[in-house]
Amino acid sequence: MATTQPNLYSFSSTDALAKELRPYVLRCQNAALARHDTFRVAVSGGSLPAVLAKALLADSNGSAEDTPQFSKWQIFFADERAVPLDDKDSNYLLLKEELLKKIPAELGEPTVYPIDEKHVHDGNTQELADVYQEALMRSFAAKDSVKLPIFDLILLGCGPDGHTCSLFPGHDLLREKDAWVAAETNSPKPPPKRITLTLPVVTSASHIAFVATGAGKKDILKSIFDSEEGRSLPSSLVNHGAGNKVSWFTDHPAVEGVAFPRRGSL
Ligand SMILES: O=C1O[C@H](COP(=O)(O)O)[C@@H](O)[C@H](O)[C@H]1O
Repeated sequence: MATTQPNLYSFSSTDALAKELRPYVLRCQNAALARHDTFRVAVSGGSLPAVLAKALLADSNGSAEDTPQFSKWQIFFADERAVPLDDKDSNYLLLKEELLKKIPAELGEPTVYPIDEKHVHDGNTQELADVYQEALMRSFAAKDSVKLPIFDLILLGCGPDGHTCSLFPGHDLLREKDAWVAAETNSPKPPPKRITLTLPVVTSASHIAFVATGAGKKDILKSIFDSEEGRSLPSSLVNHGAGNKVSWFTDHPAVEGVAFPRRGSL
């Protein structure tokens, strides 16, 4: 368990949030490029890709620090639904529509790691997870030599039930210690079959950012930040496991009534 607290930021609108998310992501990018010349990031589906696109596709101030170097990005999925890549429920399709296909050529093209559709078609969700884990191992070095992959940044959402990635409240997967990627075959939120990064992978990342907006999130955020009962929610487990490596980007309606101290600026 981390001994430090997560950072909770709140902004007046999604536009204002995106304006601050951009320098945060680019600071993570620049630090990663200085360390190993690659930026390895995992992204979620849901409401995240639209906000991320707003942040990253905004005009640059022209400096190197404020420029996404997409050709050095390796983009993985924090979770993915076991559906074809052109299915409306695919997190890959969502990211492609919101961000990937809108990236101007001069910013370069990221390397994207979608799931292997073959195992969607044969219905084997465990195999889908195993094959995705192998892709991670190839990128992060052999699993024997690396106990856990260390993403430079993981971008998460938080569902109204407190789920994050495809880690749902009360599920056995929350106790997974060894696998990097796990299969969920009975998700309470459709579609039922999914794969997800596991908690140890999420909390090992160098930086973890949640994006949660709208009044529909205020009850769960109060539970996560202010209550004892909320401590076992998947999103809370990320907070407790990773402490101040975690930053929450919210808007005012999402944190209305939350007592946990907010930070004014990054
Ligand atoms: O099902 C999912 O939901 C979560 C939360 O989505 P949001 O729309 O409430 O932000 C998302 O982070 C995850 O990637 C997705 O598969």
